[in-house]
Amino acid sequence: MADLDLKNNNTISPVVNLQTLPHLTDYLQNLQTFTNPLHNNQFYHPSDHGFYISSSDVILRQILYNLAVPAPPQLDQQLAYHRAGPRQQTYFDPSCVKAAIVTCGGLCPGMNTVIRELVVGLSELYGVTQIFGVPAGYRGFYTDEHVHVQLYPKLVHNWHKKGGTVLATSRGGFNLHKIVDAIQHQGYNQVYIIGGDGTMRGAVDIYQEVVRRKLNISINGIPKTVDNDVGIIDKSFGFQTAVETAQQAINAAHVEAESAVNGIGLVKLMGRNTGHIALHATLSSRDVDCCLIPENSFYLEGEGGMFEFLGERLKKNGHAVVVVAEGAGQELIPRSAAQKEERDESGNLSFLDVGGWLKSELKHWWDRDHPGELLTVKYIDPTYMIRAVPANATDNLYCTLVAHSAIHGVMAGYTGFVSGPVNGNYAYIPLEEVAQAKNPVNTKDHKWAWVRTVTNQPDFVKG
Ligand SMILES: Nc1ncnc2c1ncn2[C@@H]1O[C@H](COP(=O)(O)OP(=O)(O)OP(=O)(O)O)[C@@H](O)[C@H]1O
Ligand SMILES: O=P(O)(O)OC[C@H]1O[C@](O)(CO)[C@@H](O)[C@@H]1O
Ligand SMILES: [Mg+2]
Repeated sequence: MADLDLKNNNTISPVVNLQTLPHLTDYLQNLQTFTNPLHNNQFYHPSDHGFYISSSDVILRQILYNLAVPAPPQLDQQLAYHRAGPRQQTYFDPSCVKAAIVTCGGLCPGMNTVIRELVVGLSELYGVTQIFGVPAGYRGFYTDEHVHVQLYPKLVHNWHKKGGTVLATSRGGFNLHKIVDAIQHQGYNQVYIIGGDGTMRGAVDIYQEVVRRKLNISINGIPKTVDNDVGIIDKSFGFQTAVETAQQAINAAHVEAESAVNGIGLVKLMGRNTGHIALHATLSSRDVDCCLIPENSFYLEGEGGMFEFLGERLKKNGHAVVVVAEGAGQELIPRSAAQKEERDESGNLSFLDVGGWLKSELKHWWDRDHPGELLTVKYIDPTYMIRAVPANATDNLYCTLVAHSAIHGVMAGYTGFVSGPVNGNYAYIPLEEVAQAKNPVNTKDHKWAWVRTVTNQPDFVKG
């Protein structure tokens, strides 16, 4: 029990504020504990010092300090998370585990790897045999047409090579009581939920309902977001793969622009509320003249605007490349009353095509201000191509570690938590915290300044 005695204890260190991690024993007494089956696993060496992680193993949220500031006051508020990894004692008898895995929201490279590793990890690390895939997102828990599929290592062995999610995903269809009723009815006692910010908010509701019903069911969330818009974790799996794939679109736009008279290559990249993909693709490409993201509003006409800047670039270089995140400039595009209300199944506002709008605005501007002169705008919208690919090597490893971390935490009885990388190490973070944390691009930091150095674009601050 040493592991648990420490779980809410802030006296481990006077400067650490260890985040409370929900545990099944918070509301269920006298749960049986078991020796971790890894103890008898021929491939592991649990007797080695440091193999098992205890509650006193923590990861600090903030790692940068200015030592010139005497006794930094912020140390008093230093947040820490429990470190992920196998615990000496578990709260599940593997032969009694019935695990469910579900994928929700949009696609992201690596979803299949996470599913695969949950199956392989549960099976090979802990000896769990009852593992089920819930098809078609949250609605798949309770709708009759979606049959839950039993998953086993042989079935999933090459899933990490596939883009998408073999389980299928969907938006909307979140019906809390039907979902928890179905979980209870099916006898699931471990539920692994893979999805983005909306999915994590749904997972919090499920967890809270499970606690309200006092069920011996552990709920785990694994953040998936190609937009990288989930906070606290370093980044989401699949993000790097998406950025890498986006490079191909930018390269093509550059080639097209260079090969035309007054050529503009325009690339629209995913990013609903955050411009991380556009930003990272811009930084790695170095061919981009202007990067537009939702966090930094822009304007077209007048001094310091887009048209003035692009006019100068065309004069100087004969071509220009513009990258725009899909959520950028939405406030500039005229919308009909119906378009203002349009939402997807999950309630997310539907965006208008900023790339198509920009292309037409560029043409109008050019014809108006440069009559008779050629302008070529090549618009590339790779949309789903950047997220419907298999994960690259780095993301695949990330998916494995995040899945195995999730399993260790669940087997140790934790619930209502997320496993994810914090400062390069895997941590357990309360689901509620992750569901609320956003991760916008910080346009005040060095990275955004670096984008502006690489592109030379204006800051779009009217002055
Ligand atoms: N606030 C919420 N409370 C409960 N469930 C939610 C909430 N927001 C979204 N959901 C449910 O979560 C699932 C996925 O949500 P959504 O379609 O917004 O994708 P996401 O998880 O945010 O992923 P992404 O945006 O990366 O595609 C849907 O089934 C949706 O109904
Ligand atoms: O067209 P769909 O599948 O609803 O998803 C589009 C959205 O999903 C995301 O890829 C996030 O998963 C956003 O970048 C994009 O706005
Ligand atoms: Mg979302």
